[in-house]
Amino acid sequence: MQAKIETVKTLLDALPFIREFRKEIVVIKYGGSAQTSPQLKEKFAEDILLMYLVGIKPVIVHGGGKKITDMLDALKIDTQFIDGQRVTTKETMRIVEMILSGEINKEIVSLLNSHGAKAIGISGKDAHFISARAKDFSKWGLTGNITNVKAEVISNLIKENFVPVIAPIAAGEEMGHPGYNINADLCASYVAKAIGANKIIFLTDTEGVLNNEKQLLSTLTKDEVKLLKDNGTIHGGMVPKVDACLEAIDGGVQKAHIIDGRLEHSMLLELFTSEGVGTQIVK
Ligand SMILES: Nc1ncnc2c1ncn2[C@@H]1O[C@H](COP(=O)(O)OP(=O)(O)O)[C@@H](O)[C@H]1O
Ligand SMILES: CC(=O)N[C@@H](CCC(=O)OP(=O)(O)O)C(=O)O
Repeated sequence: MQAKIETVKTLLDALPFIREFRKEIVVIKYGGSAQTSPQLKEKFAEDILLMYLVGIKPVIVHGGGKKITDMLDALKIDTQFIDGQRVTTKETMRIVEMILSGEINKEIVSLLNSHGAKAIGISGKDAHFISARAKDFSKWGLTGNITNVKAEVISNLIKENFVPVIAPIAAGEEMGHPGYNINADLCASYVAKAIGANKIIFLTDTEGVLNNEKQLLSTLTKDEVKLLKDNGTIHGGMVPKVDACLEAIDGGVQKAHIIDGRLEHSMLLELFTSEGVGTQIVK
């Protein structure tokens, strides 16, 4: 009996948070680094389903950088990153699309649907909903910067109770253009801004942003982020992530969090407990 009462208490503890977040849009960036084991993927799906069933509107933007690199390695195609963003040749773009839109997007959609959500997979090419232009073609090739997001495409899906699962690929302007490879963190923040999301959560493979002593920094301001980038404490894949957080909160998203996707149910800990987890970036 005591165990049953504890279960009810746990549910009641979550009540204020469910009340706060019900009907709010939460964008979740599901990084490739957090998509490692089948068990973690299951936990991710359970968390999304719980959010969905209590009335939160989850929108997922996924990455898959590690899988892209593995496939390029297997095909003996060299790849490099500049400032945390992949240099994308035409040949690389084919693999990027194959892995992101083809493999990973469909895998997440199937997983969520098998748990009972109404997930629908799209990339920025669908209904031309994300447009981009080359970041700097001579340096990064077909890596793009987002120029426009047609928010109504996602808003309509949310209204119909779908869970949009977005692959970070944008359409190019000209006919026959192969499209642009978009860093998934930045794609998530642009989507969050455009659809008026209340919160954005980045699931990755570290506890959050760490200092040089590997301690977690639980709250960071814009100025602190700049300092940590300038002195190299924040580097590599963490650079676009903190930039994306700042982009989102400057664009009206109330809260941006970087949390550990390796920790089971980290999203629920962030949403439904007062302590939260990971790093919160504030204005
Ligand atoms: N200050 C920092 N704190 C935590 N991680 C950092 C920091 N600077 C760089 N990183 C790196 O950023 C990585 C997360 O970025 P990335 O590998 O691109 O993840 P994802 O696939 O989730 O986007 C971490 O695994 C870590 O190696
Ligand atoms: C331009 C650019 O870097 N695009 C990324 C897109 C995938 C991604 O961002 O995946 P993660 O979130 O898992 O890192 C890439 O090609 O790896």
